[in-house]
Amino acid sequence: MQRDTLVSFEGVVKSFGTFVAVQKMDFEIKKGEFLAIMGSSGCGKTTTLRMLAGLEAPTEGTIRLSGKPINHLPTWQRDTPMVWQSLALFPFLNVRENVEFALKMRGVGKAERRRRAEQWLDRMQIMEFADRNIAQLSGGQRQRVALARSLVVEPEILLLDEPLSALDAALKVRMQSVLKNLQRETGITFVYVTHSQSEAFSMADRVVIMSRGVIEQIGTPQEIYGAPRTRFVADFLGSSNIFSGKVLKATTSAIEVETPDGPLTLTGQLAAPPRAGETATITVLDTKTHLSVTRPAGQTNVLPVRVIGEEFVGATATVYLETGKGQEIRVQKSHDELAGLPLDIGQELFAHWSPADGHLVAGA
Ligand SMILES: Nc1ncnc2c1ncn2[C@@H]1O[C@H](COP(=O)(O)OP(=O)(O)OP(=O)(O)O)[C@@H](O)[C@H]1O
Repeated sequence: MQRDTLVSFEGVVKSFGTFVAVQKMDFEIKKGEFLAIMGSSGCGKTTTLRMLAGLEAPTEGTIRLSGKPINHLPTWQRDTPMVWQSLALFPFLNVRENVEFALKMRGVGKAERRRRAEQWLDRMQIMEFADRNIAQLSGGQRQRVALARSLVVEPEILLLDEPLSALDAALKVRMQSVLKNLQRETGITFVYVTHSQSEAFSMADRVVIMSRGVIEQIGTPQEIYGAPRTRFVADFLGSSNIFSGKVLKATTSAIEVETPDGPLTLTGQLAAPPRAGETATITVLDTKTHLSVTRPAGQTNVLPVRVIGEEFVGATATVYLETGKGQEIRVQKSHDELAGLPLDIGQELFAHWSPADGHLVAGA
């Protein structure tokens, strides 16, 4: 275990009867980091968080907090408060009383409780609602109360399970920056479960991507986005074009793969290249895939494609294309970069990318 490790999962398994929700999980959470756990519905995100909160006990393996096993430590003896989407604020207490509640439970005196609660009400900009009932608050205001209520005890780690999913898009973005700033300023370790790639990638220092109870990849947003480790991750993020085929040639610096649309080449440092004849999958980011009207001369990785649609997302557009063999290709560019290209449905173009921009994923 490293010196800056706050939490470690060592061979952790969680089964419900015969169903294995989390399979042999090994990973560490560093002190003071913002870690997001993401993956599709049912992949085991919440179960992982609940084990850390003490709401579920692992079936196998050990969870340590600051080096000490906590598998069987009850929730109230851990320093791991949790914030949910449903918030679980007490409707019969006003805002101030909600924030003071955990301090009261810990036997903190009245004057000190009030002082500390007001500090957090102020920090979360909800002081003006201190005497209001919870029912009289908006979703965003409730979210701030829930955060203040968890943070007032100054925990070492805060667990957040989809805390923003009930908010509208604009408020979500605002709360993301509130959360990120709060985490930076307090240095409290945040573990944040979400479905949302934009939430995870905009706030987290590192992201864990799960599928069916297994960790597919852990890394910084840049690492995962630029080099998805598995086909699942590339598919899940949806920002890469993905090609599979039989390996024709492979060395530690280049491979050539025969796909239904013809051979594709990839160059780079390949620690463990696949063997000729094996199936390999290569990905290339949609931002690194280019389009031209005429076939670019002297280039590899050129595919004739047809436009099937276009989508505008703020400052960029995504062009959807298809090869003769039905392989979908996406190209993401700024409007300026696409200006001048004919993009009517059915238009024939050439998609191309540099062999150095391709990436080999693990497994087929
Ligand atoms: N108490 C339980 N008993 C039986 N099965 C459970 C229980 N809790 C969770 N599961 C199952 O374990 C799997 C993982 O559940 P979990 O809630 O961790 O998923 P998740 O990734 O958080 O999903 P979502 O994003 O939909 O909340 C699911 O298939 C779920 O049905």
